Amino acid sequence: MAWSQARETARRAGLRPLPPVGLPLAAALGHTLAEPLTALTDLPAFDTSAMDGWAVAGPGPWRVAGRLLAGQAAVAPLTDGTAVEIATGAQLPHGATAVLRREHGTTDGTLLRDCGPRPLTTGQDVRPRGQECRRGEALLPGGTPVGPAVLGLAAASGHDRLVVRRRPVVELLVLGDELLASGVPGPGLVRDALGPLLPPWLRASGAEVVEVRAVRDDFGLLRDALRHSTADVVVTTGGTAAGPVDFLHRALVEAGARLLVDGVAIRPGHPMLLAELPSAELPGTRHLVGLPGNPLAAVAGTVTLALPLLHARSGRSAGGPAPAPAAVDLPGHPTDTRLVPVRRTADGVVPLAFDGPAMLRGLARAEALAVVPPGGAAAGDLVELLATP
Ligand SMILES: Nc1nc2c(c(=O)[nH]1)N[C@H]1C(S)=C(S)[C@@H](COP(=O)(O)OP(=O)(O)OC[C@H]3O[C@@H](n4cnc5c(N)ncnc54)[C@H](O)[C@@H]3O)O[C@H]1N2
Ligand code: MOO
Repeated sequence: MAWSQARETARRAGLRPLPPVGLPLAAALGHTLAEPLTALTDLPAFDTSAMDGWAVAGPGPWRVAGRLLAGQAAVAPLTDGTAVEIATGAQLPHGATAVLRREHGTTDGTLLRDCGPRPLTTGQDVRPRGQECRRGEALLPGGTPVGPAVLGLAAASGHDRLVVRRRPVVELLVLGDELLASGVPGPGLVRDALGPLLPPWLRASGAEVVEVRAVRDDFGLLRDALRHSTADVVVTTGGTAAGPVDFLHRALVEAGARLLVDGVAIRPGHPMLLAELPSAELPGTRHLVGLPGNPLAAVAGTVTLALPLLHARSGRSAGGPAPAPAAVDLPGHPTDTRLVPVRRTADGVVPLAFDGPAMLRGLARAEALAVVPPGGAAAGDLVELLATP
């Protein structure tokens, strides 16, 4: 299957967004808004002083009486020719026409004069009520991922809880007898690189990774792991090819799965696959993403199949493509798309060394994966960039 078709197939497979749930702000981090975030108040909610100084009414000089600090409700209105000392963030009293900054005013007894570089204008250094939004206004659309800035905006606009989608539950099965969970690799043994790499990336992409499990190269163990999993998405690594102990295809058949993608015209990662798993409730709501074992190939499978599926299930709106020019020629595969770790320079993106399917050295320095179409891209051509873990 062509690479773009595989990505689209994964996205479509996930177009059954999970149900909405209401969560306290802190717990909503990493989820996706299930509905637009609307302002529960005007922002600012009151005319606010943007500077420390004096709230003044009409033209100066002004007679100063009293002080207003942030957090105090302004009560007495100002009449022309009067002022009140005011702090940044304090509510402006009725009748105030501007704020004179502390460094622009001189007082002589109780009389305040403007000694600023330019005459004070009406509304100067005032943040008027509703400048940022009006109560009821939609601040963010549904489908927005909840990051720290969204939490801040939600709090600022009056929310204690957010309505988000339940996160897709993911179980990661790491296949391979040769894999070590700790220590220095030795003869015939390699460290599991994907157990550490994938869960934080999948979590950042909206998933709730509930389990990371090493599964030995044993057909029965793999089949039973697939049969008994209740996860929305099972992600496996390794076992996708046709080696003597690559049991994934056979285990999927035995588990009653239906292949949606079985091999993609992409380098690295072409043996990646996507299958629909049987579901007791609604068909089409459980999936398996089979990532190839070579680490960079697994990363290619993640961006091609796992992330589009997880984003769709979380109801996340797909970001548009983010193209950048190639600074140099990016050689292509004759028939397949290539994903190449790149860094940005002033002239465009440059490929990084150590980009072999079994390597992570290029990826760990990369700022993006460039999508190089079959046949390659010439210097100056725009190439699509995908986010790296
Ligand atoms: N005869 C053929 N052999 C292979 C083909 C092919 O077309 N014909 N395709 C190659 C390609 S391309 C890939 S990619 C791999 C995919 O293999 P599997 O998904 O079955 O993965 P394994 O055989 O289990 O492992 C491959 C490789 O990756 C290492 N590995 C596995 N898991 C991890 C991990 N968690 N961390 C680090 N490294 C891991 C494993 O030790 C192997 O070296 O098949 C090719 N073969
Ligand atoms: O597609 Mo494999 O991923 O080249 O190693």
